[in-house]
Amino acid sequence: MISPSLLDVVVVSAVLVFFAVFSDKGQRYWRSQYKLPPGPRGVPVFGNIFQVSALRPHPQFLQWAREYGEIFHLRLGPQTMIVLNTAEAADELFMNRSKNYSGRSAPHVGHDILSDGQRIVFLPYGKEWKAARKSVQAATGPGPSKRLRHIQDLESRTLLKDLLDYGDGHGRASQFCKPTEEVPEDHWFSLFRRYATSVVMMVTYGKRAHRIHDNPQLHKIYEVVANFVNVAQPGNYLADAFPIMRKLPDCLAPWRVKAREMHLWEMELWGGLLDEHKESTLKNGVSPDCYISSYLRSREEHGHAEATGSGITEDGWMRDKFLTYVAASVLEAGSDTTSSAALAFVLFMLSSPSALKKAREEIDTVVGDHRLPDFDDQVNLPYVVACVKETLRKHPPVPMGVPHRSEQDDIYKGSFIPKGSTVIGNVWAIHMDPVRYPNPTVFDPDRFYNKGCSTSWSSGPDAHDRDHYVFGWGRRFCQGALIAEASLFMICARIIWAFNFSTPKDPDGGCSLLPDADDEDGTWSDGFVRVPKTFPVVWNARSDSKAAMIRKISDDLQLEWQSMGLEPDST
Ligand code: HEM
Repeated sequence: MISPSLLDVVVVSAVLVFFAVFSDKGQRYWRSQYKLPPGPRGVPVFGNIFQVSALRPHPQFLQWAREYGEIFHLRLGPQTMIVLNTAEAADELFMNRSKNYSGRSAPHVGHDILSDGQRIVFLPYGKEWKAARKSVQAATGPGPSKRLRHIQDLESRTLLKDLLDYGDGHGRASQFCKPTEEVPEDHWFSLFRRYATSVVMMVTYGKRAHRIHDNPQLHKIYEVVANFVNVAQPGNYLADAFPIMRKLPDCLAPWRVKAREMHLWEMELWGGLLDEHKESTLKNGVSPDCYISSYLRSREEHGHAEATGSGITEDGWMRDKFLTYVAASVLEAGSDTTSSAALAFVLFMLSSPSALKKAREEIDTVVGDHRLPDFDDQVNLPYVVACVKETLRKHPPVPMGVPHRSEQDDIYKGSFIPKGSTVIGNVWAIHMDPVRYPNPTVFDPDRFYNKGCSTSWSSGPDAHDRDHYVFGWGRRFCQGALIAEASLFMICARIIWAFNFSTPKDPDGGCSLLPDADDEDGTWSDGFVRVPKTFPVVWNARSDSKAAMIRKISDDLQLEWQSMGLEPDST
């Protein structure tokens, strides 16, 4: 639950009793309340703020969805939050009425202060967002994502070799560490994280995350993401809910001072990456083929060789700090989410031996023993694709989505949605809808599998024939969905082809260390990106010949990396 300090409560109570009762906003709010969708009763002034777990809201939101139906409302102080619990409601508002619902309700502390207002994921719907979105699309749209498959192929070969070397985790203290959200460098989780970050690092800066050890940038990306998703969780700070608190001087607003420090800490990483890129381009006389290079080149051609500062120039070019943060958003958006989904896949496969057996039989029939699965095999591996989709359905990495905002008053099926409301597409509740997904708590890839037919991804944004909602909706739909799906297919098909993976027994007690995938508290992290906590796995090649093939491929790979001007793998 949100735990404000005594000082917060006193200051907020004093100012808000006045605010809620006398201000225009307050009057408009109370006047319109009778038309709002149903919702749980709150307390005066603070509303439902104390009923919502800031870091783990989705179980409570599911309960309310069951109680109130497809739409309910909450009050977080003076802010109205509208929660959409069915695909029909979310599609209608975010897709059909996207003009009104494509803004963001950005958390004040997480966006305005920590991110200095520059993270694309929380930008309001306006010209800065449009400039950023267009630039990212040029690097992640259908054409560029297809070209990136070559890198995903090579990086996943590195992952196989890393897992082979990891083996039973012998000699690694972290293999049997207690479940934790902080991933030790020598834990097998790090191998998947390296893969995910290296792919998006290639997209943004044209360089690899080629090693795990002695790679402070790689680890800091995950630290920054972990910090950001905690700070930005809706309702985490009273100053997010109560705009009036933003007027307090620094001495009464310690959260602001702290968030400014965090911003400087983040900028050491994000600004450092841009500076490093510019320096190496200057030194080598060539720049790698990537998002940042092509953006800087175009910007220079349009007369902005230098554009320091935040935001955009008068003619719409992103200045350095904004550019840095847009690249950072791609690094963040593509690292934790993709690795989290891949790790969840391993957990679900271990928890469902019959699904793993079926996926393995499919791969063995289609691919055989003498080559790795490839992208071209996807059409013939519908069950593997169904397993990935079911992982995303059962474990949406962002279970409450990213909140949208209503720009104007609106009515949905007789319920009033006031202008300025935070509007949440409750992915968790939609994915647990027993009508859409019978037995929703069961991991059942067969729900997406049609024997003999290839399984399409059907992940949106088109509302028709949509199978899950992990990538959001409408104009704010995830820009990395194609890249994420390609990565997940490649990783998942190849690890099943290559390894017998299993959970070791507890060396002390002898019992299984397989976590319970349904244990929300014990198995999954807090924060708006939900990641499995660490658990031990033994990675054994399925045969000596497969092990030999992985080693041979890895040796050849090093030459390929070098011929591309990229760092070879390193321990
Ligand atoms: C399994 C992996 C991923 C998941 C679950 C995921 C999920 C999401 C979600 C829920 C949103 C917000 C959508 C909305 O507001 O309705 C989003 C936005 C975004 N994602 Fe992803 N994402 C993933 C991978 C990626 C990757 C690999 C990239 C980049 C290569 C990426 C780039 C972005 C960007 C740039 C946005 C911001 C869009 C905007 O606000 O306009 N994502 N993602």
